[in-house]
Parts: sequence; structure tokens; C-alpha cells
Amino acid sequence: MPDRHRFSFSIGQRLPPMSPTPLSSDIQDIFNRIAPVYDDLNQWLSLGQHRIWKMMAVKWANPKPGDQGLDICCGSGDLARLLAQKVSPGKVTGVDFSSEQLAVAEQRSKTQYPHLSLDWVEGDALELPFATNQFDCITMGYGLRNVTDIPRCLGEIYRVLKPSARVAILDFHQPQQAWIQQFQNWYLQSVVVPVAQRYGLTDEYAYITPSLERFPPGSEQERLAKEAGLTEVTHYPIAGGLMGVLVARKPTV
Ligand SMILES: C/C(=C\Cc1cc(O)c2ccccc2c1O)CCC[C@H](C)CCC[C@H](C)CCCC(C)C
Ligand SMILES: C[S@@+](CC[C@H](N)C(=O)[O-])C[C@H]1O[C@@H](n2cnc3c(N)ncnc32)[C@H](O)[C@@H]1O
Repeated sequence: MPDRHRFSFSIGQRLPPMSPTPLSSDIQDIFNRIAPVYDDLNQWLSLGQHRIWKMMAVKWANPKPGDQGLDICCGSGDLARLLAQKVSPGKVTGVDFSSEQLAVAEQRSKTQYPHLSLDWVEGDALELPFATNQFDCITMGYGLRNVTDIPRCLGEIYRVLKPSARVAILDFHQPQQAWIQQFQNWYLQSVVVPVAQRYGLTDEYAYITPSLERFPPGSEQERLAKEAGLTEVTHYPIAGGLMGVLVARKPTV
């Protein structure tokens, strides 16, 4: 168990309460508000590493040219674009419930990569507006930790995947090694939040730490994915355990 969850309590003493899961509308508001600076802050705050982590997730989704791909919780479209490069001339659909994030995605795809086949759909990851067995590959970057019902989201992923198709879900991870976990805590609270403060987004970026504390560890994510009917489930810690990618396949009938 990472340090922050390793408490010594006498029997009967209560564990400190975890912060409650925010309302879906609160999460929507956060991402609408940070949309104008989201990409730049990700680039600066991860020293460009986030692109490498996203490319690893794309590779694990096993995209092939001509595939129909889906990027769930696509936000500004950064991961969707990487997936589209791999399925080209196939198409990638990005779905998100933040209109402001989708507006950035639309603008960027038109100006920076008009040659890629990308569609942007406003919708809920908990009730995907797509047909059963529709997609050849699915990615999800930093979305699973932000949805309010992880099992329901995994069930929707199972439903819209084609049989034998794969999903790769990238997100933060709670490092096993104490010193890496302490570094992650320090970086989020002493670097990320102060930088966000300069843009008037202190609370929005301060949300990351409690969202990570609520997020199930890799082993639990694997259990939930199997419970949703997915097979060949593996959670891969990456970046020294700072991040992780949950990879799974929809079984053939
Ligand atoms: C792309 C990244 C984060 C996306 C992201 C996810 C969220 O849930 C948010 C919630 C609220 C506000 C913003 C976000 C958000 O941007 C990962 C890279 C960006 C991170 C903000 C930076 C954190 C990086 C690691 C903890 C430490 C990196 C060390 C560095 C390589 C030296
Ligand atoms: C941290 S951003 C990730 C964006 C992008 N995938 C990336 O890798 O940068 C999380 C995104 O998930 C979206 N989101 C959270 N819950 C959602 C839900 N239930 N349905 C659709 N989108 C959701 C937010 O609007 C936000 O754009």
C-alpha cells in the first residue's frame, strides 16, 4: 500500500474519510474551465512526457490501418489524434461531455491535422452514443479516474468493442515505491498547483490529488475490467509507477 494509505490505527479507530466523488456536473465544469490552457499545461508540467505515455497506450490498443477507433473522454483530442495516425485512413471518433474541450479538439484537428479522419461527439462515457460491437480499438486517456461510475464505464467499453478488439486505458497510478509516491505528491502539490494558480485554476488542478486517492490501484482495475466481461486484462505501471495503462480485450463470441 502506498504511504499515504498506510496508517497505523488501533482497532475501532476510524480511517480518515476519503474525499467524496464529485458530481458529474462538477467534473464537466472543471474541464470546461481548464480547456484553454489544458494542452499547454500538460506539455509543460510533464516536460513533454505525456505524449510518450499516450503513444504507449495507443500501441497497446493494437490499432491497424483502416480500423474504426474510439477515444473515450477525448478532451482536446491529443490522444485521439495519436490513435488516428495509426488507423489512417480509418477513422477515430472522440467522445467527451465537455463542450469546451471538444471545441479545442475541433479547432486543432481542422488546423493542425486536417488530413486525419477524426469526428468529435459530445456524449457521456457512462452511456456511449454508439452501437454494440462498433469499434476495432479503443483508447481512454486520463478519463477513467474522472468518471463517476467506473464499473458502468467499463461495461460500456465492453459493449461497443468488437469481439477480440482491445482497449488501452491510461491514467495516473499510485506508485508502490514510497519515495516515488512522495515525489508524485510533492510534484502535484508543490509544482502543478502553484503553476495552475497563475491561471486562476488552483482548485481545478488541486482536484488531481484527491481524484488519485479515490482511484482504484492497478490490481482492482484489473478485477473491475474482468467483472465487466473483458479478458486478457493487465495493468502496466509506466513512468516509474507514476502512470499506468490498463489493457484488455473483448472475448470472441
Ligand atoms: C496528461 C496528464 C494529465 C492530464 C490531466 C488529468 C486530470 O485528471 C486533470 C484534472 C484536473 C486538471 C488537470 C488534469 C490533467 O491535466 C499528465 C501530465 C500532466 C500532469 C498535470 C503533471 C503530473 C506529472 C507527474 C505527477 C509527475 C511528472 C514528473 C515529470 C516527468 C518530471
Ligand atoms: C483529463 S481529461 C483527458 C483528456 C484526454 N483524454 C487527454 O488524454 O488529454 C478528462 C476528460 O474526461 C472528460 N469526462 C469526464 N467524465 C466524463 C464522462 N462521464 N463522459 C464524457 N467525458 C467525461 C472530461 O470532460 C475531460 O475532457
